Amino acid sequence: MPAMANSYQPAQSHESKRMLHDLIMDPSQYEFWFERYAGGLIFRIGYGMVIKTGKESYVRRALEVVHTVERVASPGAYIVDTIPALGFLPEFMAPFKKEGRLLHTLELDLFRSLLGEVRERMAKGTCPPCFMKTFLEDQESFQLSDDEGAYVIGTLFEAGSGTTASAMMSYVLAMTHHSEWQEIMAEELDRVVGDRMPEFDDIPQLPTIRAVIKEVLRWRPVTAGGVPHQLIKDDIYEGYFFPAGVNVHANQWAIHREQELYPDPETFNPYRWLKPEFPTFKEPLTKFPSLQNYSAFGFGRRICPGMNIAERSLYILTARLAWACKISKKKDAQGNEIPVPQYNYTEGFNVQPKPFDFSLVARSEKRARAVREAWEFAEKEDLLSLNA
Ligand code: HEM
Repeated sequence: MPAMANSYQPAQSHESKRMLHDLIMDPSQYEFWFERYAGGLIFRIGYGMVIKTGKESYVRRALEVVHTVERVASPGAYIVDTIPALGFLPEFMAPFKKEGRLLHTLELDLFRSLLGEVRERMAKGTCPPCFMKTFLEDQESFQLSDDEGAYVIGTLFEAGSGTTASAMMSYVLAMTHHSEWQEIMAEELDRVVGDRMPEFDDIPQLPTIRAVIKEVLRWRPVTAGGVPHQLIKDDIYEGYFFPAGVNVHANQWAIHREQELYPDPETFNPYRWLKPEFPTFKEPLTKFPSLQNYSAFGFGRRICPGMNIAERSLYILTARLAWACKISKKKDAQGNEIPVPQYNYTEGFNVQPKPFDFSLVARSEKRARAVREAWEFAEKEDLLSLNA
């Protein structure tokens, strides 16, 4: 895993302890806790800001922007996606243009105020290291205006919060259907880390954890329809001619179901990353399976630049969840399991499972206490909160 991303690990560890603590206290708010984790992380590393409740006005505005982007960027969301010539209509005849302009203003206002916030704290000498501070300290050499810099960092929130949260929601969904994998992970965790909470240093010794989350991303890819890329020159692929300007969607859903590479592709089976009889197996298991350059993060020059951060988040969240909790189907008043749909996802650019019932409890009272104590300690230690 590239070294630069190691510097974000303390923030990821901190936010994951907060997330775990609150998830055990109230599993029904799982979507909110996962989004707050992912959003809180970006606020920390992007702006040096601490998110406590997740209901702070900046966070609510940022999440609103994220959900809007996910909706409007969804291929086919507007008729102009299908008939591009409509893009030449003047705004009074094209309501999508007016909506786009208003949404852009909302987004830019938020990004500008976040930049302004960091600038103010820098002037007072109270801003901890963060991407925005790095940008502002050296703005001339980056050759970017305020708005450009505000966008570069603001879009990290858009790209990194819903995606990470969605992957973790799919993890919970997978565990309601395949709880046997929690026992396999628990065995590995108990053997490797025992009663202390897993840390980043343990990850190389936890191939099952990595395999499970990698399989979650294969089974339920976050950007299921892929992010479109436009050809900048004519191309021929397998005898088909594609002229410059054509939009190509790398359909992750289909790619992740390629029979030859992923035998029995509908089955959730992390063994495909762990056992030599599967075509996707790779050694050594201290390194593989890994999320580096995985198709779930896109392709080529535009591959997800947040992949290293996402990879670490998914590993530490999965390891700590599997170490601390047991997820299962919920039971109704008669003791019958409440069914959980295998596939009932939102539509859009990033997809996530629609709300579903499940039960989540600590694996033991000892583990619950360890989570509580870890969070209480982390909260006290958090020097950043002095600036909150
Ligand atoms: C599970 C988590 C994540 C998934 C599945 C994911 C997936 C993707 C995908 C598929 C793309 C499009 C790549 C392409 O065009 O081929 C992308 C782009 C991007 N991602 Fe991620 N991502 C995740 C987390 C993150 C995080 C945490 C960050 C930031 C900290 C981030 C920042 C970005 C940015 C800025 C782009 C746009 C890059 C460009 O167009 O040049 N992502 N991501």
